[in-house]
Amino acid sequence: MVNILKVRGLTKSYEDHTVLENVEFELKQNEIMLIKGRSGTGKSTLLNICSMLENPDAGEIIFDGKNLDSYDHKEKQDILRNHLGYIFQDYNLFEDLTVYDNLYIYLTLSSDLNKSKINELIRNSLDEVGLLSKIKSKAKLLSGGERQRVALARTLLLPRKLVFADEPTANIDEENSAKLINIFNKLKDKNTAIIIVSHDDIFDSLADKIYLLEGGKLCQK
Ligand SMILES: Nc1ncnc2c1ncn2[C@@H]1O[C@H](COP(=O)(O)OP(=O)(O)OP(=O)(O)O)[C@@H](O)[C@H]1O
Repeated sequence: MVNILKVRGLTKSYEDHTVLENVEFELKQNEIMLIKGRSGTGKSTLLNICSMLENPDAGEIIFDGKNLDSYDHKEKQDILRNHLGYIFQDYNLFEDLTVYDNLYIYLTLSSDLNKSKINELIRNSLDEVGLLSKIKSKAKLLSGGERQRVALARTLLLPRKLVFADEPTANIDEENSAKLINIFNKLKDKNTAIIIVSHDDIFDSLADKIYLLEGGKLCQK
């Protein structure tokens, strides 16, 4: 398997506080990486930098064999829209829209698919997360676990090379956490690499590698 992500010498400070210091790691297609660490050690910062939402002060990020610095703006947009997926603590749903419309908007923004293909993708991804019965429900009427599964369905709509999950079990119960593991395994089967930031030991057996972020340094456990 080839590397989907390679990070070299990543450094980030906020004012005089160094959050990341010479962080390095590699991630192969279909590998699952778990990042642990105490609160405030910079896990979200690392995730945001690797997912192109934030810039590092120094260091290299090589995505799919090419340095991110050598991608132009349009190519970066393409990676963000078509190759990366995000599962964040708040699920960024449009509360007054139905589950279907939440996914529909996302698909029309990120692809040029026709209506019947869109319908097929939405139904398939909702089926995969066990939420087809809620397709017409408004997002604001869903439980925490259901909301998270809509966010997951959004990630599953189109094939992704790399998915980022920041504390994905923070707001859900054990049963939904188990469902989440199942979905991560399905993503892995489809050759999607996943980086999970979590305090939850539930991901230990799922992860191919576990790292600890402490004092700005990332060390493999
Ligand atoms: N935009 C910012 N400006 C200034 N300081 C920031 C900014 N973002 C994060 N920080 C600081 O950087 C440090 C790392 O924050 P980060 O959110 O990455 O930690 P974390 O390990 O994800 O924490 P938690 O587990 O509590 O979510 C914290 O001290 C935080 O206050």
